[in-house]
Amino acid sequence: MPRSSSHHQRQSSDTFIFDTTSRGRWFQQELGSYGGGGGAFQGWLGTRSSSLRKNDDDRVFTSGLLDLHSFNTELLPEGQIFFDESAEDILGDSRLGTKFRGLSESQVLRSSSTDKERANNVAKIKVVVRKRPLNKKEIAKKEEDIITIDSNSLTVHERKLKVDLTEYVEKHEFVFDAVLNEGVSNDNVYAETVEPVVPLIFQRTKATCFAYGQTGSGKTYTMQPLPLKASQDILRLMHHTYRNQGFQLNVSFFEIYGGKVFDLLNDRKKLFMREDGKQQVCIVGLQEYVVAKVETIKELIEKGNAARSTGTTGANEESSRSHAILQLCIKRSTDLTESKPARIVGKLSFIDLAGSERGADTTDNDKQTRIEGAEINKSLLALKECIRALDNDQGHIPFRGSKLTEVLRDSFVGDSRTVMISCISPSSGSCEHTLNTLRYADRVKSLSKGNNSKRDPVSSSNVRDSTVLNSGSSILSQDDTFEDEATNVYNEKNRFGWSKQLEREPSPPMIVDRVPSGPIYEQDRIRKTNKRVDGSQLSSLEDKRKIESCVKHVNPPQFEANHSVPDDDLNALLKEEEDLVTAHRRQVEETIDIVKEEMNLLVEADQPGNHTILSQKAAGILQLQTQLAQFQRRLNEYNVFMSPGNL
Ligand SMILES: Nc1ncnc2c1ncn2[C@@H]1O[C@H](COP(=O)(O)OP(=O)(O)OP(=O)(O)O)[C@@H](O)[C@H]1O
Repeated sequence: MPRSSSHHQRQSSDTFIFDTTSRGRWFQQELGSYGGGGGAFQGWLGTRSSSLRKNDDDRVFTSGLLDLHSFNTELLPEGQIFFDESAEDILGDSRLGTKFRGLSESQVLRSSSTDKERANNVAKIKVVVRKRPLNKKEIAKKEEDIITIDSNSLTVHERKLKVDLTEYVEKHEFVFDAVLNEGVSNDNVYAETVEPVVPLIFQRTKATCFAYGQTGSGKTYTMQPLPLKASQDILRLMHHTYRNQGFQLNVSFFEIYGGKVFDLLNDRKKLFMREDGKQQVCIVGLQEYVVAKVETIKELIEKGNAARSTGTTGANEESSRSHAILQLCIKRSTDLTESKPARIVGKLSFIDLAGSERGADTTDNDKQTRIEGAEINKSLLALKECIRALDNDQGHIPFRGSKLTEVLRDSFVGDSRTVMISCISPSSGSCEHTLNTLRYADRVKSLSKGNNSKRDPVSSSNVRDSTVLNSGSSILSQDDTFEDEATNVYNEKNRFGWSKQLEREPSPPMIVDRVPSGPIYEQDRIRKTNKRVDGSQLSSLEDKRKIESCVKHVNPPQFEANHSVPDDDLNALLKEEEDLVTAHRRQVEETIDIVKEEMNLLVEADQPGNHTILSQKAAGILQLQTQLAQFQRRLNEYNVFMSPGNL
């Protein structure tokens, strides 16, 4: 499309109107400047091609600046939504320029209050989990389905080996707003997630729906059909319930890749974000399309999807390496004869987040992939923080934590709704990722003030129930003891509002599962008190160590009161998690020292039965050393996070 370098008003944006008579041709039309003017809006939805021509002087339109807020933020006064079941379809209706008629005042009030009631019934934050079926690769590798679902609760059955190589299953139970099993169709996913939100966007609500989960867990599969289905419903509402009321549907589609914004509907044109004096975020030159038909939206979505950045990860050959954001914006022009630009009424944003695989999984990948991973993780962390701040009605919302949250800023203020769909793989090979995803979801859920009180205690701490398959004793069977002790010791909240209990499970890139987090134990070294010991005597040493561990602890990292600078928040958050990992690492090192001492005692004791115990302990040490290596990798990942270029 031709462009000129002519000056343009900062509030104008490229808006395209689809010509319903000539499929596939787009007409670009300038919306007019901020505050009106231009009268160029007469050719919108449903008008015939004759009115969809360029301006008479054949002026070429420049790429403008789409202010996501400014020229649309003056929202409709309450009670202006009218219902007229018998009116004609909004499209092609020549009466568009007239005021709405046909309803009595009482009808209007009734309709409005019904909609408000409905709006109040839709939770501010809804967390839904979707389990996908095992895929061919997983079946070929004979991986098991380790997820069971019962209504809105879900259990992960994690197979674990004790240090003495006995196997047991650790159950992790979670409760969410909804849990969808592998048999659930995309239609049902829509009905459970977005459908209830759609009517609200005609009521001045901004809603965000995003999918979260490890690479290959089904985020794109889940997200892709949603905007289309939502558009269908929106258009249906516009054509029926809200017909002749001046509503229009605008579509834009862009991605955030490596901290940069690209327009997926305009040849991946690089876009820039600006913040105006009112701290409103604008994406300069983002193209918006005014659409009236579902087929058109389908074409746009396909076009945008084809332009997305994908790469290959270990788990998904066509992995999304970017966050893709598709926005359906409802605007309204109350009186078209007054040539005022349409104003935003509500907005529905769909975000297909990039895969949340951790640094540890990307060791084989190149630097670019690792940096992508760090960038992705940073935005996920920031997103979680924003949702938390939002739901706690916190004055300060750390939007600046990432480009993603900056772009979504307007979806976090005012009357907003957030739907998070956590996608999980059922396979045993993805167990740790699945737990990470569920913990992230659990945290998002727990962020809700409303949810805290209603929350099922079972879900709040991923209460565990370890079932021993093949019992055996081991000094290193720590999974079943430390965490519970830790929970009892600390339950106060840190400055981010998380209880230490929740903090035991760090954010996605840093999940440490096998070693207890939370309180940091200062473990006394076991002294050699007895030259002749056997395996059974060691258990008393173990008990002693546990008791001492429980009593002697140092305080977890403390942070100063909340600062108002957003980046400081994120930095502090990352630092806090880094400290936790360092603490875990130290604890593992100390455990290794203790086991070595015990092994020395066993060697010195030189009893016949001790050889088996010794080899079990050696295996245990190997396991712990593997954990140490993992910690190191995760700390390296943090270094990428913390590097000045990334924060
Ligand atoms: N619920 C499901 N039912 C059937 N197949 C599914 C389901 N979810 C995902 N799949 C299949 O699994 C594969 C990976 O899914 P998808 O690309 O959506 O993962 P993703 O989470 O978006 O990955 P990435 O983050 O790497 O982009 C695809 O082939 C997809 O068709």
